Amino acid sequence: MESSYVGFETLAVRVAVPHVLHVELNRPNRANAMNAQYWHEMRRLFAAIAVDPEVRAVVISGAGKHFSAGIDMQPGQQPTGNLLSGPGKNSDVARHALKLQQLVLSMQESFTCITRCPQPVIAAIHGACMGGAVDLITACDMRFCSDCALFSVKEVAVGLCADVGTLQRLPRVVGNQSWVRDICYSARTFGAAEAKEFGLVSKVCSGGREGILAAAMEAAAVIAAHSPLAVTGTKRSLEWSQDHSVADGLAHVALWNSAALMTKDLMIGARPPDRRKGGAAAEGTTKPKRKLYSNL
Ligand SMILES: CC/C=C\C=C\CC(=O)SCCNC(=O)CCNC(=O)[C@H](O)C(C)(C)COP(=O)(O)OP(=O)(O)OC[C@H]1O[C@@H](n2cnc3c(N)ncnc32)[C@H](O)[C@@H]1OP(=O)(O)O
Repeated sequence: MESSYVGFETLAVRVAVPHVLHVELNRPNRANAMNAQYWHEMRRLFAAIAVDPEVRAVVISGAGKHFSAGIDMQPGQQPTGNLLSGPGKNSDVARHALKLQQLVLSMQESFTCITRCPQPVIAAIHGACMGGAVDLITACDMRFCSDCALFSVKEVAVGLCADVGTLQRLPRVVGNQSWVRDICYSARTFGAAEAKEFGLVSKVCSGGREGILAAAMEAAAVIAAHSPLAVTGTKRSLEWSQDHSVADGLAHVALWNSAALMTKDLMIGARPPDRRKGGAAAEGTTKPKRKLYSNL
C-alpha cells in the first residue's frame, strides 16, 4: 500500500482487490458529514490517486449506517471559519467576498478532482446521501445504490444555493431538467427506485451496505482487468465530449488514438486468453487467466 494513502482522518483507504482502491468516508458517528478536514483530504487523496499507476478503478462508499449526511452542520466544522459573518473593520466587502470565493472554489476542487482523475470512480451508496454527498456522487463516473438509499439535494432547505457541483453535473447525469428542478427546489427526500427511474443511479441492489459494496467492487474489478490506457482514454474522451461539440470530441479522440493505437494493449486485447503466452487456463481448471496489461 502506497504511503500516500495513510494519515487520513476522515477517509479510510485500502486496496480492495488488485488495482482497485476502496475509499471509505469514515466519520460514521457523524453520518460521514463533511468537515473542514474532509475537503482538504479529498484533494490530497485524489492528487495521489491520479499519479498512481497501480490504481485502475476507485470505489467510494460510506462507513456505518449512511453514505453521507453532506456538509457538517456543527459550529466550527467548516473551513469558512468566521468569514460568514462578513468583513470586519479591517477589510471591505470586495476583499472579503474574494476570500469567500476562493474558499468555495477550493471546496469545488474537492469533487472536481474526481472527474479529473484518470481512473473511473464508482459511488456505492447506502442510507442517507444528502446535500454535499449528492455533489460528490454526481462527480463520480458511476453510481450504484442499495434499495435502502435516501437522497436529498438538501441545500435550499438549509438556506443555501448548492455550490460544489450538483447544479452543474446533475442535469448532465440525468438529462431531465424538470426532475432536477423538482428535487433541487423542493429539497425533498426520495428513494432508490426514483433515483433509478430518473437515471441518478444505474444499479439498485439489496443487501444494504455490504450488498452495494460487493456490486461496486465487482464492477470495479471488471474495469481493472481491461487495458488501463484504453479505460483512461475512454474517460477522457467522455469528459471532453460533455463540454464540446461532436466534431470537437471526434477530433480529440482521433488525436488520443493516434498514439494509443500503437500500444501492444490492442494485441493483448484481440487475442483469446488461452492462446496467449502464459494465458492458458491453469491445469485442471477451465478459468482462463486474466489478460495482463501493463500499468499506466
Ligand atoms: C460551500 C458549501 C459546500 C457544501 C454544502 C453542502 C450543503 C449540504 O450538505 S446541506 C445537507 C446538510 N445535511 C443535512 O441536513 C442532514 C442532517 N442529518 C439528517 O437528516 C440525519 O442525521 C440523517 C442523515 C438522515 C441520519 O439520521 P439517523 O440515522 O437518525 O442518524 P442521526 O442520529 O440523526 O445522526 C447520527 C449522528 O450524526 C450527526 N449528524 C447527522 N448529520 C449531520 C450533519 N450534516 N452534520 C453534523 N452532524 C450530523 C447527528 O447529529 C448524530 O450525532 P449524535 O451526536 O449521535 O447526536
